[in-house]
Amino acid sequence: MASQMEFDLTERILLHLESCEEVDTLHLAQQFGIEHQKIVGAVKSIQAHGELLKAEALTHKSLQLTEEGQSVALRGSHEAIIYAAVPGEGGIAQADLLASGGCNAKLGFSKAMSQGWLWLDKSVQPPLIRRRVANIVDHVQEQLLQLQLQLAGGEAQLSVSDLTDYKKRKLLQELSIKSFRLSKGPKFATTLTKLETDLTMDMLATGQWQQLRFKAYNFDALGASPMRGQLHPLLKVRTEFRQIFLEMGFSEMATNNYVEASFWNFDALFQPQQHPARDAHDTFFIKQPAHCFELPEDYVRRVQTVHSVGGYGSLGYGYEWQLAEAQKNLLRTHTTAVSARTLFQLANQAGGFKPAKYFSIDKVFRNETLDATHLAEFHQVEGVIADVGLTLGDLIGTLHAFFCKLGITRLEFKPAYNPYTEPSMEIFCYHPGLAKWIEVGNSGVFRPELLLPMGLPRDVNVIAWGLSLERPTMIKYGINNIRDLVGPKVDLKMVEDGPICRLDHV
Ligand SMILES: N[C@@H](Cc1ccccc1)C(=O)O
Repeated sequence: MASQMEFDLTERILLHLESCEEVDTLHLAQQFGIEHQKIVGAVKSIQAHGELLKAEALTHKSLQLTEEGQSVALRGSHEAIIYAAVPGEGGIAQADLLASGGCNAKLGFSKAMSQGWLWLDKSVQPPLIRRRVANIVDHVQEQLLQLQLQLAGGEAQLSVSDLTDYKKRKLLQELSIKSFRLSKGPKFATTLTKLETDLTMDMLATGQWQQLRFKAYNFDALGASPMRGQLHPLLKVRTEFRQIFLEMGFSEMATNNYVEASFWNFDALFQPQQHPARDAHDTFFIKQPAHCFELPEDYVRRVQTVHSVGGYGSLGYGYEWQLAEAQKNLLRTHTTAVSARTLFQLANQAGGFKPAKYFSIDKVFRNETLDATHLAEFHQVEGVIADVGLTLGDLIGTLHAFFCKLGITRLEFKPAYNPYTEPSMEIFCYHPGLAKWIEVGNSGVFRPELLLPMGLPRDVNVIAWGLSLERPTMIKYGINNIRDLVGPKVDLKMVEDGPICRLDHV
C-alpha cells in the first residue's frame, strides 16, 4: 500500500516536470498538499532509477517572529508595556513598577529609560518613576506587525540593522530550509520501470538479463548489524585491569577453585577461628564435601602453633586451634585465599624463594543481604608483591603507579584493620566526575605470623591490595543499581550498546 502510494508520487512528480522547465520541491509540496520530506524521498527514489531528472540543492532563508515576537506584535513592546504601567499623573516606585511588569519588566524598563520615555524623580522619598513624555509611538510593535503581514504575503523588507537588533532581542528568527530545484535529466521519462534487485539463474538462462534494468548498488547503506556476541562491561573492565597488571610485570594466579578449605581462606591468613567472618551468617559453607583433607601437614602444624601459642616474635591469639574448623570447605570469601596458596608455593618452590609479583581477578562469595550495591557473588581484583625489604612506602608508591594507569591520580589512605596485614590502609580516590572521594580498595603489609609459617625467608616482606571489580565498573558505566549490571534483570541492550572504551573525565 505504502509503496504503491510512493510510486504514484514519483510518477506525479515526473508528470509535473513534463509540462514545465523546472520546479522547486517546496512548491511541489505546497501544490500537492504533501509533506516536503515525502517529496524529497520520492525524488531520491527517482534518482535511483538513473538520470531521469536533475536535482539541484537549494537553501531558502526565511524569517519568522519568535513566540516573544508574536506577543510583542499583539500586546506591544516590553518598553511600551512598562510605559503604560506608569500613571499619567504622579509616579510609581521602581520596585512596584518592576513587580507589575512580568518577566520582561527589567528589560522594558531600561529600554523605556534609554528612549527617554521615563525619568527617575529623586526629589521625593522614596524616589518615583514618572513619565517624561505624554505619549509614545511603539515603533517596535508597529514594525513587527508590519513584518508579520509582509511575511504572510511572502517577502519582508527590513533594514539590516533592525534585522540584527530583532534577532539579538530574540523577537525574530531566521530559518533555513533545504529543497531541490528539479529539471528534466538526459534520460527523462514519465514512468518508472521497476528495477531488478537480483540477478537470477532464469534471467541468465533466457538471456532476459540483457533487457532488464538493475538497481544500482548503494555503497553507503549501513547494512543490517550481524548477530554477534557482546562483551559484558565487567569483562571489559577486567581486561583493562589485567592489562595494567601485565604492563607492570605481574603474573596471574590460578583462581580456578571457587571452593576452598577454611584453612586457606582464613587460618593461613592468621584469621582466628572465632572471627565473626567465619560464621555461616557471612560465609557459604559447603555441605558436600564438607571437609578438605588435603592440607600440607607440617605447614598446618606451624599455623596451629602461631594461632594458639604464638611464635616468630608473636604471642599468637592463645586459643585452642581446631583442625576440623580449618578443614571446613567454603566458597572463598576473598581472593586473598588464592594469594595464601600462591605465597606458600613461592616459599616452597624448587630452587627456593624468588621475588614475585602476582595478581588475580575472579569471583568471591559472601552471604550478604542483597541490595542496590551488594551481591552474594562478586569479583575481586588482587595484587601481591613479595620481595626482600619491602616497606609501606613501596606499597603506597605501587598503588599510585597502579591507579595512575587507570587515570586516577589523587589517592588518600586511611588506617584500617585486617587480621592478615599490619599496617593496613583503606584506599580512597578522588573521582572528578562525581566530585567526591570514594573508597576503592583495601591494602596492607602481610604479617610475619602469616609469612614465616609458610617458610618465606625472614627478610622478605609482602605488600598486597584488593578491590572490587563491580564498583569501578558501575562508576565507569554510570550504573547505580548493581542489579542493572549483573543478574537476570540486566538489559541486554545495555551490554550491546556499551561503548568499547569510555572517557571518564566528562
Ligand atoms: N582481602 C581484602 C582485601 C585485601 C587484600 C590484600 C591485602 C589487604 C586487603 C578484602 O576482601 O577486602
